[in-house]
Amino acid sequence: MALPGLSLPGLGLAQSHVSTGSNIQSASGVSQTARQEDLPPRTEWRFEVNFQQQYTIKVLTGHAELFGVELAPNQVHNFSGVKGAVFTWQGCRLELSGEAESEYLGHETDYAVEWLNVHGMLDTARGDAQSTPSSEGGPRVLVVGPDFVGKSSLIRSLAAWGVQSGWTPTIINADPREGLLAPPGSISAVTVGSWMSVEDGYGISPISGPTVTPVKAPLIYHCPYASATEKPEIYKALLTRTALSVTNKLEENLLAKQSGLIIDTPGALNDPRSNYATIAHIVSEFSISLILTLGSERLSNDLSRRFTGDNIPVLRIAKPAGAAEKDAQFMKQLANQQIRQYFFGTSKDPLNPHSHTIAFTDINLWRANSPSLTIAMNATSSGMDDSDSDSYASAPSTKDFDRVTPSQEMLGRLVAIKFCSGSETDEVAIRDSAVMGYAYVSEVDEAKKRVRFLSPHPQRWGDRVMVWGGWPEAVVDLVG
Ligand SMILES: Nc1ncnc2c1ncn2[C@@H]1O[C@H](COP(=O)(O)OP(=O)(O)OP(=O)(O)O)[C@@H](O)[C@H]1O
Repeated sequence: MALPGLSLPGLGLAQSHVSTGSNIQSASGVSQTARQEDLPPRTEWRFEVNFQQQYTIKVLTGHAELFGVELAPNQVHNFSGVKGAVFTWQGCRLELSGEAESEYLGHETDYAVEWLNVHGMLDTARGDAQSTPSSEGGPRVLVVGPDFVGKSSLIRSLAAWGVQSGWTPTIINADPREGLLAPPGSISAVTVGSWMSVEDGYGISPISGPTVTPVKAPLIYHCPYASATEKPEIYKALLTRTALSVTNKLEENLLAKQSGLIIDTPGALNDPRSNYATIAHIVSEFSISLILTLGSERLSNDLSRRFTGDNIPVLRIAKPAGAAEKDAQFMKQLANQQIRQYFFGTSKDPLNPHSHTIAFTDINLWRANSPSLTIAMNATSSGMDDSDSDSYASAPSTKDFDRVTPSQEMLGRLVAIKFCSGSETDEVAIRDSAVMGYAYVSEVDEAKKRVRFLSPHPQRWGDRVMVWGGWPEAVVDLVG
């Protein structure tokens, strides 16, 4: 069976597990020769590959998928900096090679059946929306839970299965720590209309330059904060903007409207002390019709009590046994990898970024202040002697945004190019403007008063407001 969701596979009892080849037990960082693994039905091959390792998986027989996306048979799939699992409904034989920090066969996969049932439920709701002309549209799903419980994996699976069933669901990433078709520091929304990729998930964004594979145009808002809770009011305002724009876009596209939307959230929203204020904000702004919780019984109970009166069902969904914590180092490397991909693409879809040198006087620059930015700026300036102090920016004020001149603290950071005109001075307008694209600050020349940016596009962006902030952190080695 190639397409999950079209029929539920039978209850495959765990079968004996056959391995062939050498070095079957993975030792951390040890290179392994190509070998084969037979996966019984409804099991998964879990692997953790760090950013220095290369790991490959090929499906020799049967069918297997990675978070809903089927692995093409007899094709080598490359992984680096990935924690994940290749799941099979009917059983398959894999060929594995390369290095992994860990790899093993997982039998606890009941979550997959539950996730597939959720897909079935969403499909039914989409069908209902299609057959009822007066309908408000397809399901509007919010996924919440603590960090690293499998929220993004669930959404990726639901998106992939939805696309395979002919729908075009809209996925909204409300977690600024990680990007979705955008670098970290973004809130983005994309209507997934083409098939997804095993290695790249949702693929590469067209705003990051011309690509070969089919692309999906994301809508992006700039959220340059290390956590959604750093600037909760701005975060909520950006979600309001996103909701407005997404709702308008769905009104223009009937199939997308019927397909509905799914929102991924950061674990930080799981906060009873705030009385789940941000979750309630999202529910209201996006007219959420279904809440899925993962990994916290308390959250599920609290939200049920809060939203059942509003007729919004809250379903507790199984967390995959293999869901793995991504520690601070892994998250930093993941952010760096996403930034690198934004400018340079992937080995399959390479991009050629362009250098632009612009005079200070031609740059309309704003800085988004936040506690994490203040900490980073203090750390940078404490390492400088007095003679350098001129080249450092003024300390952040108590305002959300300061108009600033370019400074050394921007080095290695991303700057959002906003759709609003460079002459804009209204902070709310600047905050609420969508992102046209991002540029990377590769040099700030104080003497000549000019900045060298790296951009995915050859054309200059014209007279636009540019904004930088505390997230993502500076990447020092993006350009050699
Ligand atoms: N069944 C599984 N087997 C192995 N790894 C898995 C499995 N499910 C998820 N993972 C991995 O576990 C990690 C955490 O999962 P995921 O990112 O989906 O969680 P999350 O709740 O969205 O986390 P975040 O807090 O970052 O949003 C990811 O690296 C994911 O690829």
